[in-house]
Amino acid sequence: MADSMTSTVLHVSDISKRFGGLQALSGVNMKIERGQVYGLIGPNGAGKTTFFNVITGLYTPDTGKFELDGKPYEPTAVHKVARAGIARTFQNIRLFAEMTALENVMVGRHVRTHSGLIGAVLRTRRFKAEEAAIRARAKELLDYVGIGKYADFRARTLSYGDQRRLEIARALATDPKLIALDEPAAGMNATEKVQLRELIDRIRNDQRTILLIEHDVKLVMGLCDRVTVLDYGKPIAEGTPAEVQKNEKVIEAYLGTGGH
Ligand SMILES: Nc1ncnc2c1ncn2[C@@H]1O[C@H](COP(=O)(O)OP(=O)(O)OP(=O)(O)O)[C@@H](O)[C@H]1O
Repeated sequence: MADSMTSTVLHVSDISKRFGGLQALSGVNMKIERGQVYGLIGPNGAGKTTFFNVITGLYTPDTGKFELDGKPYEPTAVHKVARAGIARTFQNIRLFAEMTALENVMVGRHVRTHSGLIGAVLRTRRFKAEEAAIRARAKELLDYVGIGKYADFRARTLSYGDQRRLEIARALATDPKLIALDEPAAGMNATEKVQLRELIDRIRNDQRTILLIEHDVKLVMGLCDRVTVLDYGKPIAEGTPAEVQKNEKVIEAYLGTGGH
């Protein structure tokens, strides 16, 4: 019992969010265990991004209970969520285009530093030591996601697939309990998708926990341990990919909207 409790990374219940007359999320529950790749899928407009925005503090939910690593947390602001241990990437890549790949990852790492602004201004010894450690760790993460050789390239000069990897490295830099990836395969070619799959597999093998929104059903089904399917803001199925795939409601939801 104790074991199963401590291994739950994210546990949310009864999340609802309304925009005017539109119920974007309604009664969404989710329980993600450590080391899982958890998929969130559903037709266009189902509420997937809204769910990400709620758990990462971009939108305030109307109802909902949140626990991260067994502790209650209030996703009230983006920086608080990052400190609490949730890192995310975005559907539309959000990097500092003119900064180098290395600098982009270093920015992510700063969430975890201690010297603060005063230390940075005075360039204290502690600050310098911390800065060197951050740089080394950032380089390690670039190698880990497979783009170490581009460390000193400006982010905007990297290929689309490599920019997505860079976003993942930056997310990893915060040492998150949960990494939320919003359509990481969007715009990738077949080779890049295979590499992305290998990378996500490697991250899972390192005991990290991933929540994934993805339209590529093949990728989701091949990669995820469990899946929740949303339709019009409501969870219509939850289970292993095999279970979800043969669920009548899921088949209907996808056929009804033309599917993805
Ligand atoms: N800030 C907002 N204001 C008003 N309506 C919104 C807002 N954000 C999302 N919505 C609406 O909420 C619904 C769910 O949108 P959401 O982007 O979460 O869906 P999604 O499942 O991520 O879709 P997609 O697969 O197309 O990205 C949509 O009808 C959308 O128009």
